[in-house]
Amino acid sequence: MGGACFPAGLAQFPSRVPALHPSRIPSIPTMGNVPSAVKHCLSYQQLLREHLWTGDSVTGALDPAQETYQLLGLPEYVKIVEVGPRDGLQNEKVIVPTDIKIEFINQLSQTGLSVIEVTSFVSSRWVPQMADHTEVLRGIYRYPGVRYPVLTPNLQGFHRAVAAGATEISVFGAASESFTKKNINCSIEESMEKFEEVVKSSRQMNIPARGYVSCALGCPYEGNITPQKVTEVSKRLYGMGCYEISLGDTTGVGTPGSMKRMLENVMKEIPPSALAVHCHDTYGQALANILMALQMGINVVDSAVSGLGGCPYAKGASGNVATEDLLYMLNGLGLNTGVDLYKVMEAGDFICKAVNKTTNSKVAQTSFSA
Ligand SMILES: CC(C)(COP(=O)([O-])OP(=O)([O-])OC[C@H]1O[C@@H](n2cnc3c(N)ncnc32)[C@H](O)[C@@H]1OP(=O)([O-])[O-])[C@@H](O)C(=O)NCCC(=O)NCCSC(=O)C[C@@](C)(O)CC(=O)[O-]
Repeated sequence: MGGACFPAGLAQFPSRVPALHPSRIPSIPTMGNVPSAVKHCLSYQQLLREHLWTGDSVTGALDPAQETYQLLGLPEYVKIVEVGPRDGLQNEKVIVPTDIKIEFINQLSQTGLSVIEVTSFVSSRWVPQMADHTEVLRGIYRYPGVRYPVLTPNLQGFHRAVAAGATEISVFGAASESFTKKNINCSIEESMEKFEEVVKSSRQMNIPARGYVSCALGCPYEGNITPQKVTEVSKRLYGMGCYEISLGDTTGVGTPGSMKRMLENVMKEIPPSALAVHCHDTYGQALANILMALQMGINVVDSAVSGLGGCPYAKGASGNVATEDLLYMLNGLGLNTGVDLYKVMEAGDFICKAVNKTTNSKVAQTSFSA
């Protein structure tokens, strides 16, 4: 892949690399305040690789990461739901060619990710970028062990998705009346009726359904949203048969405090094992919010490679938390994801070049600027 500053075939990470004792970390000759290793990309990648699994290098413990997750009450395994091809691209003004989308998804499929949300069966008048949903879903190579959900707002979308070969779907509601109206042109109550039909049909066909609740920490039109409203909508979706509820901080306004209050309320009705968080990073709070959710027992996190994304009906919202940055944090905590950070960075580099964008991932920026 052209331009990535590490070779495409760079050896895959082992699932856990033992931490180096600080006394064994080689001293790095510096040029000004820039390590000279940074001048040589591969060396820098090696440096980064060691650092990732070093965890708390101050204590010098042999496997400090393991202790870290136990101390913080974190889950051992975190499932990442990659939403880059859908949420990441849906807001792009220039239509991304279908073959680029397919190549992007195929690359992501080889990173160890187990869930990749590929497209939306919505109206092309509303979201033109997703108009090639059928071609994308039919065109990707389906890797064993990877699931490829798609968004379906109503029965029409569901039937089209099934005809295109969908094996998992998501319905997407919100805890805000105004956002629901802007996003899917109906009230919350009407949306629930449509979702009931979709989820009922999906159950009959043994197609798992996931449910989104947007505006879980605030709405671009109404501002504050109460945790009680988020719980009410989540409970409806869970009750109708959605196996997992993804709580979306659509505009990224949340903080660890509001995340905690919202989750405490939702967890009165839904077990943490059936919840996921979906954090946009508008105010730079996404990783902190995710860490709070993990500490509260959630172990499913949505993210988008390169921090792409945003909802066309949530003006001002920036991209999702970058998958690369999320992985960097989870690796540092010693949490297992099964995902190869380097390969994700390669896929991010590919799509950023294809859509002529600079990555929003701090980890990728640091690595590629070397
Ligand atoms: C939901 C609709 C379709 C309702 O749109 P509508 O205009 O109310 O639909 P309608 O039932 O009145 O039908 C009007 C026309 O739309 C067609 N239509 C009806 N349904 C479909 C369909 N499924 N696919 C294709 N076409 C459809 C239908 O056939 C008809 O066509 P016509 O007869 O005029 O030629 C529309 O509002 C829509 O497509 N909205 C797009 C919503 C969207 O994709 N938003 C972004 C995703 S949500 C998100 O990003 C947030 C999330 C999930 O990431 C979490 C977070 O961050 O918070």
